[in-house]
Amino acid sequence: MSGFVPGARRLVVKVGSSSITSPAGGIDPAPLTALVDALAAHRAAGREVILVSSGAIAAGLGPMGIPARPRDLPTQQAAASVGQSLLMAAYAQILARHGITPAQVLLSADDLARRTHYRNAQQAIERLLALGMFPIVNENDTVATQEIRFGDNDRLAALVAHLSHADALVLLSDVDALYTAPPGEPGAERIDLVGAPSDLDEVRVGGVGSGVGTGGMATKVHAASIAADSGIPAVVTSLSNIGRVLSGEDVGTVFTVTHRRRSTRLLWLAHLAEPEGALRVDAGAAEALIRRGKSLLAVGVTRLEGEFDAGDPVDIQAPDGRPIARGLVRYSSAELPAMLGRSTGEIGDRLGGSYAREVVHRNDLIVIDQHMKAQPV
Ligand SMILES: Nc1ncnc2c1ncn2[C@@H]1O[C@H](COP(=O)(O)OP(=O)(O)O)[C@@H](O)[C@H]1O
Ligand SMILES: N[C@@H](CCC(=O)OP(=O)(O)O)C(=O)O
Repeated sequence: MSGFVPGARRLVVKVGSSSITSPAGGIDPAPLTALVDALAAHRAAGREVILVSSGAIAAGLGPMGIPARPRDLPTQQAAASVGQSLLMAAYAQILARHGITPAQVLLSADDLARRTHYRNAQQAIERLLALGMFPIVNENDTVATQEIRFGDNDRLAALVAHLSHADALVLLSDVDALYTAPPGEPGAERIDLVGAPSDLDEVRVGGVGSGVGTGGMATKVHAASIAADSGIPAVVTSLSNIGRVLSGEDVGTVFTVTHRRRSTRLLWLAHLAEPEGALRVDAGAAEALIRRGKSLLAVGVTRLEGEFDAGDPVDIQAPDGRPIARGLVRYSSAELPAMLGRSTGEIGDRLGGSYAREVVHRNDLIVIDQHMKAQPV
């Protein structure tokens, strides 16, 4: 089922802290070597590989004499700046045996949320690959503030896969696959394939993770779903399965593509934008957005929340308050009250033609499946 992996011309592989550091903190050279050897062999076969590697914070703990992963952001940032250089040094040493030069790429959520920064990151990665370098991406932990952190590299990896036009995403952890419940719980069964968001209906995931990482299985499922929803198939498995997954063996949990590639703008809207407010809509409008692919008209909007300007991202809520979509609104929260519940013709007559447009145009709108809920960063 993971046969798409060897066929991928460009592959993004993400490895979690739990797989490459020891539980007490510090880099574990054996799994790191196994990972690098497998990826070097894959590259030697003519494929491009981008590695997203966690582990900076965990790697910094030992040398700093901190026994467990700190909870406060400043200490995490300090540990990351100690650990990131150790992590890169460890990668560089092993890659040197294969004659490969690593390139450190540190990204913050802000870099992917702003179009110019996004383009810069895209161009830098493209050039590194063209020059035969080996990009190793991590979150820029020392400058990431609480508000804008990815917090988990799984989602970062999905966004990097989209940004770099990768053909497949491999998420490596310390567990061989997604299970129907946290492994170890009685009755937890391995899931081979997630072909649609509804396949996740009965799945229970623990979010806390291993203690050295941050994501847990929940963020892997979310990241794999983001990828699948933007045209990139993904597989979740363990680092010990790396050789098998690269050769297309049937391991891990495969997330098949559920939607064609999305525009960067819509991906941003769904997964990075922070909504400035919300529009509550009536049942007819909710139906038109979800089932019929329509734009949102003022006649279907029943209520506003928050203060926003024209062009801001807003959540669109069903009559019961559930978020069903996110979009870029055409009118500000000051302009909209005079338009609510009125037909476009009536608005044009009363307020003038410039108000007689869709409140959120279809091209500026993304429907949010409840399984794929866009989480503000
Ligand atoms: N339904 C589930 N299926 C698989 N693993 C799960 C599930 N629920 C919770 N987990 C746990 O998630 C952990 C992986 O998350 P984490 O330790 O954060 O990984 P990483 O550091 O590799 O990002 C596994 O060790 C596993 O125990
Ligand atoms: N940027 C952080 C990684 C945070 C993170 O997502 O960790 P993990 O859940 O192990 O992938 C670090 O390098 O420690």
